[in-house]
Amino acid sequence: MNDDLKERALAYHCLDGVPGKVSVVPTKPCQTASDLGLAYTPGVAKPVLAIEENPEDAYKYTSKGNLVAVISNGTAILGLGDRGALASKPVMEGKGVLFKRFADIDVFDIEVDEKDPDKLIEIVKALSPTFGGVNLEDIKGPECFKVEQELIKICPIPIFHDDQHGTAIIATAGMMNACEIVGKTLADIRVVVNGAGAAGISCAKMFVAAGVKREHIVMCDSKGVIYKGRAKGMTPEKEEFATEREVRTLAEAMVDADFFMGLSVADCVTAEMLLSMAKDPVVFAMSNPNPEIDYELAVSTRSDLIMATGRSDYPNQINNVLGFPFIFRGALDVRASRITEGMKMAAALALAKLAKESVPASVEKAYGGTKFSFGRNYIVPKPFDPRVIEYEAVAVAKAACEEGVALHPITDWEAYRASLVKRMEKYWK
Ligand SMILES: O=C([O-])CC(=O)C(=O)O
Ligand SMILES: [Mg+2]
Repeated sequence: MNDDLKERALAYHCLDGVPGKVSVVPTKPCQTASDLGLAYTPGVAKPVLAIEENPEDAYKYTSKGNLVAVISNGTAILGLGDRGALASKPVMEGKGVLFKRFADIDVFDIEVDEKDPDKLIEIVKALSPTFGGVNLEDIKGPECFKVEQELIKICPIPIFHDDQHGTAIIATAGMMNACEIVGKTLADIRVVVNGAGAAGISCAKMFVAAGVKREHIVMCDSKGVIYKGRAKGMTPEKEEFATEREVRTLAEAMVDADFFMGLSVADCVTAEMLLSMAKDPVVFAMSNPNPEIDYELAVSTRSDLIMATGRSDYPNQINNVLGFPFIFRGALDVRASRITEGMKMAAALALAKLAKESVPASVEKAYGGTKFSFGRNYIVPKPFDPRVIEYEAVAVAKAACEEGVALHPITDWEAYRASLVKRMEKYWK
């Protein structure tokens, strides 16, 4: 099976002798000497001077406004760890494919051979005039926190670390719906977050923003529970979630927990731990490709379980593909100067809402005829649901306008929604 996947994946990446997954396509005619004189010298000097005089014109005369940089230094590629900048390129090209396919956004993927966060910040800042937004990807913690925070301060365009916020947004949507299904409220649930890397910290923060009580969260890292007064392996981010409780191991933390969020390693959760959780437990086991507890083992251990993974071959896939294309679509369309907490929450709420709508036949067809309806095995929408952009991009754009970060606010939301449907038509044929 794995060998088969390796063969198919490598063949896909050089299909028909074409290396890689993306290419650059001109959008203007270039067939004649006259076209050449406009696209290139001497004509091109005119938009140069126009942009020098009025930088806003870059959004009119160049592709800046629909172009996102997907930038990685390869230090935390998927669950594969630090494999170097060059080896991250297939993932970054893949993100480019998804930006285009799901939100009609163009991407330059940029793999930067630089691990020093200060130098990486300088490099991204220097590159930023080219782009309407920057999606940071697969940069390891804790450096990723500083890189994103500094860039947000110094760049006038949206900067978004996908692995932190993308994962958190989709997981929050899933958490809200899973809790609704089992009749629990976010303010009451006890949560275990296993993994204190970029995604773990960001999920915990967003759970709190969604209504989970901070004191109801126990966070663990490879050294066990993160508790107040722990000396080893602490960071300011971990300190924020250090528990006052006496629990010290993952197994102790799991007793009576309602919700487990795994962003850690395969097979660290046992059947016994699952059995010790509260009634109707929710387990998001996101370690890829092998979750914190094997799917079959988990569902055969507890029939009252709601289980989600990062994988596409089981129900309830929690993956950031449901986030970044649509969040940037909304942000770019209102020319948001940044991506705010309100925009992230709007994205999560939009996804949670869409999962409750009945699912069109086209979506079921894309998933081999599987029937989906809101419930234990369908808590978040599918990426191949053409309505995701209508729900999520519109919600994000609206939130940007409400929060005052939109340089070009939209007023006619129905027209905007319709324009998105039209824009995406070519991809859904
Ligand atoms: O690429 C994915 O499927 C999700 C992701 O960002 C990661 O694992 O780093
Ligand atoms: Mg990633």
